[in-house]
Amino acid sequence: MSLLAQTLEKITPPDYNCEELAQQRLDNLTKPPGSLGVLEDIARRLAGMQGTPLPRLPQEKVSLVLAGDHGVVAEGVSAFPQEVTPQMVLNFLRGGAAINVLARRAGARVVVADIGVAGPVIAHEGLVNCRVKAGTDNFVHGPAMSRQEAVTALETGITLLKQQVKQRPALVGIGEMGIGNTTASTAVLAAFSGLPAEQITGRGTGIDETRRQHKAAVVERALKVNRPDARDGLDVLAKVGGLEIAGMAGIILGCAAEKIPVVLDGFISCAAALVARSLAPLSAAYMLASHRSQEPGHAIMLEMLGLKPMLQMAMRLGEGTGAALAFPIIEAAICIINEMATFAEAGVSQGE
Ligand SMILES: Cc1cc2ncn([C@H]3O[C@H](COP(=O)(O)O)[C@@H](O)[C@H]3O)c2cc1C
Ligand SMILES: O=C(O)c1cccnc1
Repeated sequence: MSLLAQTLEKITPPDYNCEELAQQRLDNLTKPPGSLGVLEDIARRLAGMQGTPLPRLPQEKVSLVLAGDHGVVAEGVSAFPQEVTPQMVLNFLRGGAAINVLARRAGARVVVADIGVAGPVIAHEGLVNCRVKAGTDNFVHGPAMSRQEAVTALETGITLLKQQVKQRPALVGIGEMGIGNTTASTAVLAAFSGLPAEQITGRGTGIDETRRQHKAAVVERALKVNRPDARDGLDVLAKVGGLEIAGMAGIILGCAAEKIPVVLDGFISCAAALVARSLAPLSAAYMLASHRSQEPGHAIMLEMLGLKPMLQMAMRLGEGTGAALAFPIIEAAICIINEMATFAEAGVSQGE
């Protein structure tokens, strides 16, 4: 059996009994029931994912950042040129990007992988070279990649997770770098949701209104030319997705199979989450939404995934920055359920 098929087969629901026991404990802690809001939701869901009523702090926190390029940049859909992708990869490896700063703060390791950069990337000992293809093809003329390339990129993500995350419990954040990838993510969302591109196309790295309308027209053209089948996640991914989107979807599926909570980032990581959910609906049970980005389609994606974002910081960067910011919040939720006293322990009177 293929690695993808094996991984899909291994995904089972979280332990709902452990979730129930966690909820009972949360309701007995010295606070009005539910008063810690989303922190309680996180603690309960982690109990289910880890399969224990008292979830444990992660032994290992990793931000997996995948880089890939997009043929569709030839249509003039980004404010920045394609060379920025490999330049930022080097910046990640040297520790100078936003994700490096936020991951360091959170005590997480950053892993940088080239799954599909178009040009050469300067050799660096820290770089994971797992390039499937030197950037996608321009999807206004035909599919971004073949179905086989999409499967290979998904499996590359699964393998990366297995190689890089060895300890348990673990916490994984996903991030990406790829000029043009908000266009691919918009096309993925349009394909799955059926919504008009005009409604869900945003400014990405900061294009003006005229260019945004052009970007929406490019997405519409891509859908007309490729006709992705919304019921077939692999078809959507291959026709209008991207290599880093595929890799992130693979990481999500790998996390669900291993029962590791996977923290989503912004718009692009959620395009990957939609692909993962389409291939394995149960994978959504292992996703945590860190923040809601400024991209207009992001809120729609979160709604489709049934996830509530922890933060709204007016961020629109990607790289896994929102996910890294959420790590300390998730750890705080674990400490709450483990360390707070119950009403009985503290001798505090309970309400009615
Ligand atoms: C210097 C720089 C650093 C970034 N880090 C993430 N992105 C973000 O912007 C890109 C997507 O936007 P668009 O679709 O408009 O090209 C992705 O690389 C994403 O990760 C960056 C973009 C730039 C320019
Ligand atoms: O939401 C994101 O992750 C995002 C938005 C714009 C550009 N890059 C990433």
